Amino acid sequence: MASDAKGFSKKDPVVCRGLGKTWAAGTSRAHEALKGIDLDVKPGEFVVLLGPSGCGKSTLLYLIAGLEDVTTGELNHFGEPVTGPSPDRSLIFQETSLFPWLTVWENVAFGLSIRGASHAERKEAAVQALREVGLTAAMNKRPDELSGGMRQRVAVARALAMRPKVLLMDEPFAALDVQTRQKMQDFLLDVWRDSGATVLFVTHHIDEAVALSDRVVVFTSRPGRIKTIVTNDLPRPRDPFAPESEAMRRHLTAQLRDEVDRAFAEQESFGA
Ligand SMILES: Nc1ncnc2c1ncn2[C@@H]1O[C@H](COP(=O)(O)OP(=O)(O)OP(=O)(O)O)[C@@H](O)[C@H]1O
Repeated sequence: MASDAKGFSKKDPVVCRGLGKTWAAGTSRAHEALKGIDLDVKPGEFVVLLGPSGCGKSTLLYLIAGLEDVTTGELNHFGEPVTGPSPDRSLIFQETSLFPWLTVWENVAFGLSIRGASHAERKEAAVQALREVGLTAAMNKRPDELSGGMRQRVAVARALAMRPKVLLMDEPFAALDVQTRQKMQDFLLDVWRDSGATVLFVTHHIDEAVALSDRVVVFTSRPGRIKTIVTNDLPRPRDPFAPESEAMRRHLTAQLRDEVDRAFAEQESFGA
């Protein structure tokens, strides 16, 4: 059966139906971060989440990662409700939290020890993942011997070592300089193509959304709702200077502008 009685596809890695999240629900500090999110993410899709600051993009990734409970609505992963974290869904943050006292390969293998893999299995999986990100030569180095871009590649390798079906990436390249960020985008597209993983990627950069996405989900300001979903059919590899890329950037900028203005106005009135 391809879908259950509620219409949740067993093939789709992420399905949100009427999903909402209120932080500190039921308290005087209750804060509605997301409201009425309906989103079906297809296997192997690259979905970019774009929206004003505070609209709930990170919150949505935490929910999908199973690190937080949804408040309303439903969230399914291959037809099953998300009830907690799973190695199937890996989250990568802007600032990588590598363990400074472990080598690169030990950092990559760390999650596998929780799964009970042997030393030899962990090392083999780590070396394979490091090969995928082009870092086998650095496997015995410590994180502080690496550049910021290399550390993010280690973070991607650590996620890949778990063979996740879904990679959740929260502004993973935001701390990198422009040139390194572009290289990391190309690198990520290679990893995505080779791994077959589904990617949900949060960014503030419209050029990054145009370069990477199959679809761009644009959020309203808080509470975050889906304002529009833009399909990005530009052929790959993409030329950022092509008129079609420029047209896509203009379209996304227009979609985002009102929401960013609204978010600013709200933050001023909140004194934030
Ligand atoms: N752990 C938390 N407890 C309470 N409120 C939270 C928590 N995490 C986020 N929030 C609030 O939820 C709202 C959405 O935050 P979130 O970080 O998801 O937005 P975002 O779109 O990712 O923002 P940015 O683009 O600035 O990173 C914000 O108002 C934020 O203050």
